[in-house]
Amino acid sequence: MEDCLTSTLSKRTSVRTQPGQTDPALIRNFCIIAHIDHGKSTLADRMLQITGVVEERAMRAQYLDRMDIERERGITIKSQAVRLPWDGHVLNMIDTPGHVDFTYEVSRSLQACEGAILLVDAAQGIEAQTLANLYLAMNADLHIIPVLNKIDLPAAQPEKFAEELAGLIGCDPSDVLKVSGKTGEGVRELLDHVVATVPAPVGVADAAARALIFDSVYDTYRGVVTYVRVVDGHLGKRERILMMSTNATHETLEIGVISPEPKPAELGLGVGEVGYLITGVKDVRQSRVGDTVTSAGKPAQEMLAGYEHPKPMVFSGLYPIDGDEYPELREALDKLQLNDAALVYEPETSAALGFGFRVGFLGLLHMEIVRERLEREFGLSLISTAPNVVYRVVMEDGKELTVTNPSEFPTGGKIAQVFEPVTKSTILAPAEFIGAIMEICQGRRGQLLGMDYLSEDRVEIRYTLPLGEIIFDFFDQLKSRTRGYASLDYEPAGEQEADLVKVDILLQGEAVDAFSAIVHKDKAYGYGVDMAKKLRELIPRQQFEVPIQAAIGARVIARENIRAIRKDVLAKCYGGDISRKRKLLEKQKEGKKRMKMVGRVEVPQEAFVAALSTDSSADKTKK
Ligand SMILES: Nc1nc2c(ncn2[C@@H]2O[C@H](COP(=O)(O)OP(=O)(O)OP(=O)(O)O)[C@@H](O)[C@H]2O)c(=O)[nH]1
Repeated sequence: MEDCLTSTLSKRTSVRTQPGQTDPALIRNFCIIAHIDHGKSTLADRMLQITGVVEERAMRAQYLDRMDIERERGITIKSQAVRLPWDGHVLNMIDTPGHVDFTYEVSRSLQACEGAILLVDAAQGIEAQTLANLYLAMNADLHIIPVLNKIDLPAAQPEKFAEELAGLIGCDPSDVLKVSGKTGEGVRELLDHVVATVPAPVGVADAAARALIFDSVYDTYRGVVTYVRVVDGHLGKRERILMMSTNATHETLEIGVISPEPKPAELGLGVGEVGYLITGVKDVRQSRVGDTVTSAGKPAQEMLAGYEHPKPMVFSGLYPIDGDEYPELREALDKLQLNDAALVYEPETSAALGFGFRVGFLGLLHMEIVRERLEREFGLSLISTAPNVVYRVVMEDGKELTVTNPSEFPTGGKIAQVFEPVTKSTILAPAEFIGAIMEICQGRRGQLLGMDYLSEDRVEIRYTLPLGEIIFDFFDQLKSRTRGYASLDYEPAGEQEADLVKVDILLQGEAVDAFSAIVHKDKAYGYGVDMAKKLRELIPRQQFEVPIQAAIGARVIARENIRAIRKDVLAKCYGGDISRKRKLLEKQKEGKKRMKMVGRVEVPQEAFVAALSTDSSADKTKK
């Protein structure tokens, strides 16, 4: 099969059009959208190879996933745009991430395209993000090409799923293309199909320049690299450009296309073209995604429709295990933010954990990834507090509070209402699991919105679910109760009033802020009991008795006791060897440094880490 691939580097690909003078009629801008793991990156690899932009010996798997963490986890986090020559045409392919946390990346990419390849695993069929991404593409008015991937797998059922896919899109099953990103089968036909069916971009060549920023990334050496799609006019090198939303002007130091590495384009970029520009700015926020770039000399009058800035949905406190590393943590977050405009943070202090930051994320996977990057790329050891969502609290006197941290939750009886964010969640699974899925959703205060059969044995179940219920172990539960067959997608759907309370955990009567949580009234008791039990195991016995209590306001709902112990390190030292005694006492002091004092109670650092660790690793939340 490899031979077949090499031979496809055909004569047809030798026609290369220069950026800046490409006839828009010869341009096709498309993206690949799919559920996670359905094979987008692998298909993109084959396209790079077949069109000849990556030489055989330079080829590696997931070529466009450039971050180490993307390659290791086998997932795409950042979108990538690459220019492919094919049959006298210029194809701009945009690879997109599949995970629900990164939906905003997908919707951005869609606006730079006229067509979308909707890729579905021929052994799995339609999944939750297939639907979510299809709806996004339909909303963006894209031409949709339904494609079944992985037809080389023995378990593939192309006929069955072609019918399912055709039913969803409203086309004939014979219109569904069948490919294997692994072997390359059908990929040339797919590229031909893109040329034949995706509309060419339309724009006014002699109008004032307007280009949409669909991504911007920070590069240590070159500063911010901004990815744009030119809609009207032309952008050139050494041109003064204007960012229309901020009115900032910059000079383009370099402008070019990615194919597959950045290549400067002497003639600049014209109508319909997708490429990058570098202006020397150092902060991605100065090159805002969704903004319109125009020429400062001849500015456009109207901005292009942009996109909403992604809002953080999940918050968590991040603290360095070693308090001295606080400045390093601040610096690391500053650097990460240069590349991740969705990351927000502000300093916070915890009586138990010291100085740290409250950090906002798009979802749990985003949180895992940020934390992992901080630990790996910046060598930090961190404790993160349990994730929580954003609550709106209305007080009896009409005042409103936005609570992103349980410690800000007002205590006392003056609260009139508490609102929590809710999601519209879609679960796809084999029909035999309907009962189990409904049980889990009902147990988490879900409200059934509807249910549809996609085929005889696959259902789509829609629920309104509180976001706060999803961010814990919902996904793990769903996967284990459906033997891994269910897939989940959710989107924000406003807020609802809920009976929420703050549960505090007290050691010797003193609240430990790091363990406080906002939970539904019905679950408060369970949380309190679990946490008190966990801490009893984790905190070593002290020289006095330590009561552990869980409380809502002044009402104690659970209690455990750590019995007293007097550890006399000198007990085994008979005789009067003073230097030996001193040595033992020194050693004891050393050990105490790794303890945090909560009131009079010494809590080892590991107890915080263990008590706060949720078992939801990103790999589990991924599928
Ligand atoms: N047998 C077979 N396996 C494939 C094919 N395409 C992809 N795979 C495998 O499926 C897995 C997922 O492929 P990726 O290309 O990483 O999937 P993706 O959709 O890009 O995933 P995200 O970027 O995380 O959304 C990998 O293990 C691939 O090797 C195919 O055509 N045939």
